[in-house]
Amino acid sequence: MNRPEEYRALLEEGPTPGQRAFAGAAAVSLEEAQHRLLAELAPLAGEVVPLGEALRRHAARDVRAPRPVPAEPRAALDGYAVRCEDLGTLDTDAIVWLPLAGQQAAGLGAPAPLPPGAVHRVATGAVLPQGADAVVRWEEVEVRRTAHGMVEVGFRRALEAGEGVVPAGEEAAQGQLLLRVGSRVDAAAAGRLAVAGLQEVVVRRRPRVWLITLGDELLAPGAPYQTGGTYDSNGVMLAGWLRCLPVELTVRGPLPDDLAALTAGLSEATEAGADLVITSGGISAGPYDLVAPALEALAGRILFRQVRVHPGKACAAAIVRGVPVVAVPGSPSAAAVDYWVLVRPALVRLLGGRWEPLRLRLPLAGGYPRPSRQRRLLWARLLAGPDGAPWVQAGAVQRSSAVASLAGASCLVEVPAGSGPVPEGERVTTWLLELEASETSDEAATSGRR
Ligand SMILES: Nc1nc2c(c(=O)[nH]1)N[C@H]1C(S)=C(S)[C@@H](COP(=O)(O)OP(=O)(O)OC[C@H]3O[C@@H](n4cnc5c(N)ncnc54)[C@H](O)[C@@H]3O)O[C@H]1N2
Ligand code: MOO
Repeated sequence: MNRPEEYRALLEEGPTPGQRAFAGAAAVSLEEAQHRLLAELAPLAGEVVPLGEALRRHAARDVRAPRPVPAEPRAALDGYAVRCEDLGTLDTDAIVWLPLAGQQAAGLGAPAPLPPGAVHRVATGAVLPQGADAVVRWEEVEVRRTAHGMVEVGFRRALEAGEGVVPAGEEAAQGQLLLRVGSRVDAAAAGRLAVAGLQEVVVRRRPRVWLITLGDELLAPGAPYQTGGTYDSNGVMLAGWLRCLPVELTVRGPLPDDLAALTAGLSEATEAGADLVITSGGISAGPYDLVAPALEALAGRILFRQVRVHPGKACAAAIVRGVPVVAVPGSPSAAAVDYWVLVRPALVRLLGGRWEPLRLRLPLAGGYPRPSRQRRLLWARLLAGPDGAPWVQAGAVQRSSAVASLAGASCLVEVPAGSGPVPEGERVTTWLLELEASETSDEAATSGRR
């Protein structure tokens, strides 16, 4: 924490013309800001990785089943494989005895064909012998040994073809789409590829992300407290969210409010091949707010300079030497909103996915007490409402400087500009932050390319 003498003079002078211009710039809507930023980004190159390293990354190609899954019909039960026609139309009083002609455990290759009028003992997952068309569980049959030492199996009911059988190709036909380009590989998706015998997948490479926090007033977490100091919580919080994504993260800061230090930090990131740079702090209109002057000094192409949303208004994006830079505000809740509504969409795009949070209209538990001149986003959590259906509840502390209501929040609730207070139970648009609609539907994955 350090305020050099020369900055006292700066404070007396007030904002520079550049800062004034930046602060006075017309704010764009959140959707326009997202559009301008995403339009500059493209999915990164693909690379082949083992399934275990693909988690949370997005497929760079469609993946199709190299063979049917399962490749042959399999027994779904431990029991006996039979030809249904050999049992005819049994009723409960009758019993049909058929000789045991063989047995088949799982994993033992192709069994001998089932002779007509006989049965095979089979284990769950065993290949069904050719000729068999049903499997009955062993609990349902009787077994006896004849005078000649032969084993016979007694059936008391008829079976339908297909009963107790997993047909070949039930899970996937040969060539069926298992993973669509752009979809995220989670553990289940990786398992689905492994089931088809695949061991690797082509996913987008990890974005190289730089996070730079700024502010002379910032103290490293754990440092002794000094009056007026503020602990660098954004560094911890934003890095924490970034580390939940498959990125290569470099964290710098807190840097001093110094133009040379900031331009050096941004230059270092662009020279190191950053795919995205995030700065925190120094983006509003004060004399120490040097992000705009730094972007200017580096001949950055500004994409937008303020967003019509609160918290999170003081946010800008630029392309600096070909690298996208998103400047989020220092105020922690504002930085967090901009992370979720701007940085995260950008990252998902670089990762090769489509950012589209699931938006639901849900009743607001407890309401929201204030009118809102600006479009507002509130940190909120899902809960079971009085009717047992999902409701949403906004945290009590929504000021842009406070993080108290972020912990445990799973959604953002919208209060449209010029509305509020919101009464208890009124439906509000709720963005479920972690549930991206594009990633939720398996049917979408099988219905062809977009
Ligand atoms: N004259 C105007 N003043 C302000 C405006 C404006 O339009 N005109 N916008 C306000 C809004 S909105 C916000 S949000 C803040 C954002 O300011 P900055 O991005 O310039 O952020 P700082 O001034 O650097 O810091 C603001 C606040 O946050 C604390 N901070 C900063 N970095 C961190 C960090 N890494 N971890 C935790 N806390 C941090 C900092 O100490 C300040 O208290 O500007 C309004 N002003
Ligand atoms: O960016 Mo400021 O958050 O609107 O509070």
